[in-house]
Amino acid sequence: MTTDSELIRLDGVTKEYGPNTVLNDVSFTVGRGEVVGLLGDNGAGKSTLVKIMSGVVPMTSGRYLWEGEEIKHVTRPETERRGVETIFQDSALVPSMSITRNIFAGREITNRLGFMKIREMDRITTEILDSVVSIEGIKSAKQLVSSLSGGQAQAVAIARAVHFKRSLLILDEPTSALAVRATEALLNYLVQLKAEGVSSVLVTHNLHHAYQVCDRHVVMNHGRKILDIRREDTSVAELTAAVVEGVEGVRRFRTGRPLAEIGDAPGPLA
Ligand SMILES: Nc1ncnc2c1ncn2[C@@H]1O[C@H](COP(=O)(O)OP(=O)(O)OP(=O)(O)O)[C@@H](O)[C@H]1O
Repeated sequence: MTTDSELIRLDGVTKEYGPNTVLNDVSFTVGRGEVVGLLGDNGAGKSTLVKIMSGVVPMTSGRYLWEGEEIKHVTRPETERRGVETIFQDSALVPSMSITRNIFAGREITNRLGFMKIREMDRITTEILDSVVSIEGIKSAKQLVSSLSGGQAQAVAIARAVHFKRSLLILDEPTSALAVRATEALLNYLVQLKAEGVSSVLVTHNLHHAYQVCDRHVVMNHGRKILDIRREDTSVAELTAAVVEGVEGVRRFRTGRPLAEIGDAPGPLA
């Protein structure tokens, strides 16, 4: 069932790579203006789910609905057209171009004759860099991306995505290479975007960051969804148990008793 406030819904998604099932009947929704944490241990299937959501890899089976309408052929151009912006672990910037050119790639500001208004783009880039993620150590918007550290480059990609305010921002481990101040700025920005109705999916191993900003948490374990829970109904301790110990951790946490005393764990908990 879909609701009016639902932006995206993946229904019963399965992904197989050869004989390996890396996503097994996963359903995942994001509401309008909702920030959802996508959590789980290494290899749980988070990045695969993100790639399916952004149209980078096709699902083996399942359905993809956008505002209640099913999209049959989910491609990157299709999701981009609908306003999905994804920051992958290795942010897709062009090293040989300036920060400004990367920020405006494909959305250049031009005059009537089609020439790029570089000074205006540099000015806006400087504002974006100052306001969005306060990136330490960047001297100028004209600087080449090849001269930036990994964390700085990632922050530029994030700045670009948040500036163009898309309908769904997917961040795959965005804070892993960011300094403390830039991380705080990014998390605050997600909350600001939410107030403007922009939805986000935050993939992270840092459960404190997730708990700080996400309205809902989805925990993956070995390709299955094992927990889908609103922030007010959970805690960092429970999320930690779910990520580290899987479904047994959640059951133990909820009952406070060892698994042996409460019997076998059923399917996904919600
Ligand atoms: N292109 C691929 N071909 C085969 N197997 C793959 C491919 N991409 C991912 N996998 C496998 O799918 C599983 C899930 O990987 P995925 O990257 O989605 O996990 P993750 O939860 O994002 O992990 P991490 O936190 O380490 O990034 C892993 O076992 C991985 O080896």
